[in-house]
Amino acid sequence: MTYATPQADGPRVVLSARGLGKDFAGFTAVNNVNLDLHHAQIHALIGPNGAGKTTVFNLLTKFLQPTRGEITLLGQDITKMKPDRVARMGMVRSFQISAVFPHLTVLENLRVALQRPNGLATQFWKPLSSLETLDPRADELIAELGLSPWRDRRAADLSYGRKRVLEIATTLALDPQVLLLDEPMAGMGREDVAMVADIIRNVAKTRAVLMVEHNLSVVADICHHVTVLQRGEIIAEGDYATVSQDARVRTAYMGVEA
Ligand SMILES: Nc1ncnc2c1ncn2[C@@H]1O[C@H](COP(=O)(O)OP(=O)(O)OP(=O)(O)O)[C@@H](O)[C@H]1O
Repeated sequence: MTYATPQADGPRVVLSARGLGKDFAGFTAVNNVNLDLHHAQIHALIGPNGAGKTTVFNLLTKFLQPTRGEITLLGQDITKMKPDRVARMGMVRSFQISAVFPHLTVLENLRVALQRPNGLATQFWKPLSSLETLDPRADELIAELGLSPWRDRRAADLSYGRKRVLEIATTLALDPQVLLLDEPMAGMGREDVAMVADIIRNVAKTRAVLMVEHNLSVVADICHHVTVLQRGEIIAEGDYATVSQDARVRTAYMGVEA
């Protein structure tokens, strides 16, 4: 398989994996995965159950050490780095950094999230009100994520979809260049899916987004690039229209005979 090299004037590559592989006790879960994430683009990782999507996620964010291959973030080799360092360098995943406290308001949740990159995390004895200096940035994030009407509501009182949006907002507190979302639409009704899809599209205007997603209409709707995995290997990539017509994808992933 050949992989297109981004053109010099094309979108900037922010995360790159080459020859990525992971073996578990002799079982090859991921093999020879090449991936480029581009600034301001949404990239989907899809494939049937057990295809290796979560393993690739864990390899990219350094929760798993690759058996083979290299990963570069913003031009720096991160293959051997620890996850917290990678997060500070600008790659965060949705569920790991986010901490939504149900009894705090949307604004208070963002204050808590914002104190981490500002080095205030150890000042746990200070009352939340002392974090008011963070409010301008918190309000920017609240507006960016369409949460302004819920700014002073407790997280517990938000709909399921808006809680997910608040989680995404807390990850953005670290100002990531690369955002990884693990099944952001899981368990949502149609209205929430449309709302969260809009939010992700908006968030990706200034960042690269990689999402594992089973909802293919969302993938078709918002993702610029799709990588299809099967048994740990890439079987197709391109835009959704291209991969959805690929004979191997139709057979392997969608259960349709080519
Ligand atoms: N820690 C582990 N030890 C052994 N095998 C593992 C481990 N983690 C994953 N695997 C195996 O690697 C393969 C890929 O799993 P992975 O969870 O990455 O797939 P997936 O595409 O995310 O699947 P799903 O859509 O069901 O979440 C599976 O066969 C799985 O059983």
